[in-house]
Amino acid sequence: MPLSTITDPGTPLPPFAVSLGDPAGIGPEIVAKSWVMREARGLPPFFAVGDIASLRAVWLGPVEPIATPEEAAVVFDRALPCLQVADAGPVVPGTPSIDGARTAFQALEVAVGLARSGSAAGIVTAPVGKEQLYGVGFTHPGQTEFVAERCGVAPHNAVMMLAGPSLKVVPVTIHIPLGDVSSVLTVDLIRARAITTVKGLQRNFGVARPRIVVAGLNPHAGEGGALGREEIDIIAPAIESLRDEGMDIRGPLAADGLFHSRARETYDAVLCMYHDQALIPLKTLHFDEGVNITLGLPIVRTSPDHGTAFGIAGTDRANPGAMMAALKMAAEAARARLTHGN
Ligand SMILES: NC(=O)C1=CN([C@@H]2O[C@H](COP(=O)(O)OP(=O)(O)OC[C@H]3O[C@@H](n4cnc5c(N)ncnc54)[C@H](O)[C@@H]3O)[C@@H](O)[C@H]2O)C=CC1
Ligand SMILES: NCC(=O)COP(=O)(O)O
Repeated sequence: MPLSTITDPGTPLPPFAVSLGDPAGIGPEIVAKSWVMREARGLPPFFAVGDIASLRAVWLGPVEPIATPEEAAVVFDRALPCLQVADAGPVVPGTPSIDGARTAFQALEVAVGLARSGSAAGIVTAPVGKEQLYGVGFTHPGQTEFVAERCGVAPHNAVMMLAGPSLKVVPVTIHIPLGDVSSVLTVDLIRARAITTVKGLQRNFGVARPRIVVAGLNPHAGEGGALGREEIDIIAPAIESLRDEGMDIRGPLAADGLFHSRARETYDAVLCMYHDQALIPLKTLHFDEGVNITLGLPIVRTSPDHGTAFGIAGTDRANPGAMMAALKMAAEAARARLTHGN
């Protein structure tokens, strides 16, 4: 049953579409390992989208080709269902190729389409090699912006949130050079990220009144302007306007003191000014269970927090923890949306 037609929260969800990412990365391995752990971890039914050969290159377990998502529900108990897209050519784990990047691109496209049509309950995306994707005509900075565009959502309204058991962070600027951060930060961008974050916490996580903290950009949050003016000119005005509108939001606060355990108890999410300010604390605390969830979309999209790990692909050393957490979070978000609205 398509997700859009489900009104009873007790109805089983359709299976999730899991794009396998770069065939030469650890995506196929962590998807296969997650299937093995499906019962022990209470994972929702899912099917792989990609090249079946990339699974067979790293795994001897049962894989069954399927032609439609509906078949996945039947197959899932006995084998990992896989919806075949383009043949990636010879798959050599750890050695990315042009054909592999094309396959990753196509798998993402197909998975998004299935979620948009309601045939899949949402998408979970295994890691892609961004450099490789850029080489085959992928013009978006990352999967976040690509999925947003396919869903008709403007990039500034699609929010990348990294979520772990004790921390949720949002990078306001994402995949841009560090030297460009200051010029890209605006009051409007911070406001858009904060508004989508609050709505996303309500819809996907059931947090009734989210508490948001905003990090400063500069050391000591600018020290009254002595160490930089972005806090005074951009960040504080954005926060004040949102607080005037009723949001529970505070800052800008010095980023270096925001992530210790007592601080983490005082908020639901931190808005960070740039990629590493957000992702370093999250991955330090929760690397093997961190989930990248895109807020602001009409569909559910999650992903493990890590990348392709080409260096260990094919060696059976990939930890499937973050992929399993991404599957669980996708199911929880889809269920929460049935209660809290899309
Ligand atoms: N969501 C996505 O599609 C993402 C893709 N990437 C891409 O991944 C590629 C490699 O990026 P890196 O910065 O090297 O990050 P990475 O996360 O692939 O690897 C960083 C380190 O963590 C290890 N690692 C990663 N995942 C692991 C797992 N599940 N189990 C055990 N060890 C694991 C790797 O072996 C490496 O030592 C790049 O092309 C980048 O664009 C990076 C982050 C996210
Ligand atoms: N560092 C996070 C990351 O690269 C994830 O990007 P996306 O492909 O999910 O947009």
